[in-house]
Amino acid sequence: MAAGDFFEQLPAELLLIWHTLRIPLLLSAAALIAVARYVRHRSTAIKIVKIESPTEEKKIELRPEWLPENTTLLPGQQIATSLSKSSKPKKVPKIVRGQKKSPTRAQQKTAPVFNHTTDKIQPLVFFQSLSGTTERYASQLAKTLNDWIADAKPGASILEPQVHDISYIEYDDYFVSPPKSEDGTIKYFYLILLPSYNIDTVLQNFLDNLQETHNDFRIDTAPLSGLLGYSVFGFGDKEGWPTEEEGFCSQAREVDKWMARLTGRKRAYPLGMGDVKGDADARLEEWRTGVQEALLEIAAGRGLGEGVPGSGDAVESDEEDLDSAEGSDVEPVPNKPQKPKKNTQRVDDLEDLGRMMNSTSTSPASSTSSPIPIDFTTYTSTPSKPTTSTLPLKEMVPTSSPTHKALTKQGYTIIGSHSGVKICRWTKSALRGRGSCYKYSFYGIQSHLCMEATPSLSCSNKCVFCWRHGTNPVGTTWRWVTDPPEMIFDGITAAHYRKIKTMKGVPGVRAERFAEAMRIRHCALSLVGEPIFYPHINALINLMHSQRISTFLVCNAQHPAQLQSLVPVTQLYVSIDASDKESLRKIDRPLHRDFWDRFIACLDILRQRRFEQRTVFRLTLVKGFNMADEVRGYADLVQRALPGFVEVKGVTFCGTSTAGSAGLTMANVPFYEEVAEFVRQLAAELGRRGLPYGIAAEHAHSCCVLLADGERFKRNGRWATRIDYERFFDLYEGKVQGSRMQGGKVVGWRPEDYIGDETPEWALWENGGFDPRDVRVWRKGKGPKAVKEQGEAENERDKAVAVEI
Ligand SMILES: Cc1cc2nc3c(=O)[nH]c(=O)nc-3n(C[C@H](O)[C@H](O)[C@H](O)COP(=O)(O)O)c2cc1C
Ligand code: SF4
Repeated sequence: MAAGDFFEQLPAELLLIWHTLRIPLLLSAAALIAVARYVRHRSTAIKIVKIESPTEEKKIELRPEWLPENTTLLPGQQIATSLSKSSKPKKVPKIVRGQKKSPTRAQQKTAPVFNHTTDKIQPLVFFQSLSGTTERYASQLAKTLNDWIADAKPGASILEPQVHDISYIEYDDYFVSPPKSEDGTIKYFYLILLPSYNIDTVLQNFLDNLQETHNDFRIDTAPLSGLLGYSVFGFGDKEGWPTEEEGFCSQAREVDKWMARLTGRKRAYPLGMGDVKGDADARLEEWRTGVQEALLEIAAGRGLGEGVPGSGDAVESDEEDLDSAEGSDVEPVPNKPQKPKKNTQRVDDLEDLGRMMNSTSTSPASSTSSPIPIDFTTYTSTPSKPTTSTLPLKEMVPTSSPTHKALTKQGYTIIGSHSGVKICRWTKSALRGRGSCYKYSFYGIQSHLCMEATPSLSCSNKCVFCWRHGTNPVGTTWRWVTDPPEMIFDGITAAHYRKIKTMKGVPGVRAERFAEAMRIRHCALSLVGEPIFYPHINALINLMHSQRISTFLVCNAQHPAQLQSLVPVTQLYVSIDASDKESLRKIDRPLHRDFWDRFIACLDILRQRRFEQRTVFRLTLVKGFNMADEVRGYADLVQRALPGFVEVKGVTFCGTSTAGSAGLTMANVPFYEEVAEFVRQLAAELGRRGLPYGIAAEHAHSCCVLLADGERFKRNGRWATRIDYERFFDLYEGKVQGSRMQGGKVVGWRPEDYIGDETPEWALWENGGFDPRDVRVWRKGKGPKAVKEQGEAENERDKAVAVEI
């Protein structure tokens, strides 16, 4: 064949070969591609699981003067000599449930006198039912209560419950004045179970009757105040009435309010609500347990406890001030011009402004007593000589001090002589279903399960935005009597539970949340002061973890030695209040002369420890102090420490004289839009540097935005900033193995090992961050509608921040 013929025939030949062999050829190619992809995927998977902890080349030198003084112990040893004698450490930590104190004088005045040695409690179970459901629940409840009374034998002072159908009683016998026993020794406690119907039924009669009785000028407005207490439980149907706004359990809620007024605030336990097609049994069970506790309290002669007396205000509304429970507690709204108040006004979201300030000259810290030995014992350098001073150690906040008085007045409970606990406004808000703090949006912490505490009320900075009024101890060394960690743990948990219990009569508190709140799940170690100043902080953190309480610890970047030897916490924060030395001096007003070196050392330590725990930068923006032209400086710091997260928050105005003297006014409080713009610029700057940060989430209500490392905290391309707390404890307890490797061996866990759910849609950037399941509450004449009418706000998110309470 000629060469030309050959080439002419070639395409035909090739075509023939292709037709004959195409199927095996295609199959082999597909198999090859599949094998190649599998190998690639496997190597990635291995890379994810068996990550070696990147070790930093740079060694962080801890200067001798940064070490806690007089360290004389070997690593791991605990000191005993400086512990206060008053409390012996117990071997097994336990959660302590609060004990109620005797009723206050005000309560004694309104409560019917119950002599627990002679009187009896008669529980009356009232119900109304159209189709039988509530009736069944009512008789079942009466039976269970009766069994409990028989089993628990609560002093034989609780009688067998009686059940009454509201449709068949004379209202006058029970709801105009309480029944009276012949000899007057039987006192009554009402349990009211009701369905809801949005049509005209006999239920409406009952409601009208309550209302009329209250409004009848011939009758005392609180004619049922002779009752020992009452509690209401509602049944509804979430299929037809999914939310309270849409009418879920609407009539039970009404009855609860009217009963509060008629009894003169005798709500003994929060209103319970159950969905008959869902959780009714569980909710009722929870509510019953709470009611039983209330009955026991009364039987023991303690009345309704030390809580607020209830909700009997003639005008009960969403504006009812919670603060009656424990002093004023309202956070000034950012950007809303406010009249300067007296010294009582302060920053409420204290955990992020957790510093303390004062002039050294007036504080107990300036006393001449010597520093005590302290158990940060993991340092390699030689400890300095133990002090020979025999001067008695002082208490940081003695009971008789003005500081103690001031803090107590502000709602703090001081534990021992240097620790404090306070129930924050978000905890109260969450108990009432009105939303949690930004830590819920970002990390899944429900505020009613969270305790805010500090083991050290003292600090080494004097930040301009600190709420404290110049009466607190400051100092650069720990020089006080030291309470043991067990005592602090027992004290703060007991005080927290006590404070939660004070909320039980507050209108709107949800029974199921109240019950859940009696088991602390999280601790924000950040209230005020500097938690890592406390010499036994590691032991305290371990106690919390052993009780499956997660820990978020905020420190002020002034104690590198303590930071380095801190045990891993669930999330470790460093406050970054400025981007350069001069600005930091101006805003934090640190006591340490080498504050900048300490600060930088802390950043380097954070960088080193970023594969052991979740690390966070907390930026608090103060206009005129640390915002303008500082984006690049902050980006430098992020680049240096590579935290997992950067939380940026606008400062809240504390209006104290101290803040005033530091030149801080409302003009220094940034608008949310300004904070958001700052975050956009910071994200852009980090992006320009090739750093993988992105804006993950926001909580406009508290003027807070979250940036996160997109390479570490995303799953399937979506932000996953929440935490799997159970997994964290499993890792801590060694139930599951972590994936932090060194030298081919597992040496612990990594933050990636306990990443939780994806960040919910509503919390993502530009979605506002308010959980749609919670109820938004607006002050009268405020809210989007009112604002629109007034033509005030330009931006929907600004409005939310400006007027929401
Ligand atoms: C006509 C009608 C109206 C209702 N309206 C409401 C309502 O407004 N809110 C609610 O939560 N449930 C509502 N429900 C659900 C009932 O409250 C629920 O089914 C309840 O269990 C009935 O209790 P009972 O069997 O004791 O009457 C309604 C049910 C019906 C039939
Ligand atoms: S973290 Fe806890 S203590 Fe802090 S604001 Fe939120 S709920 Fe309150």
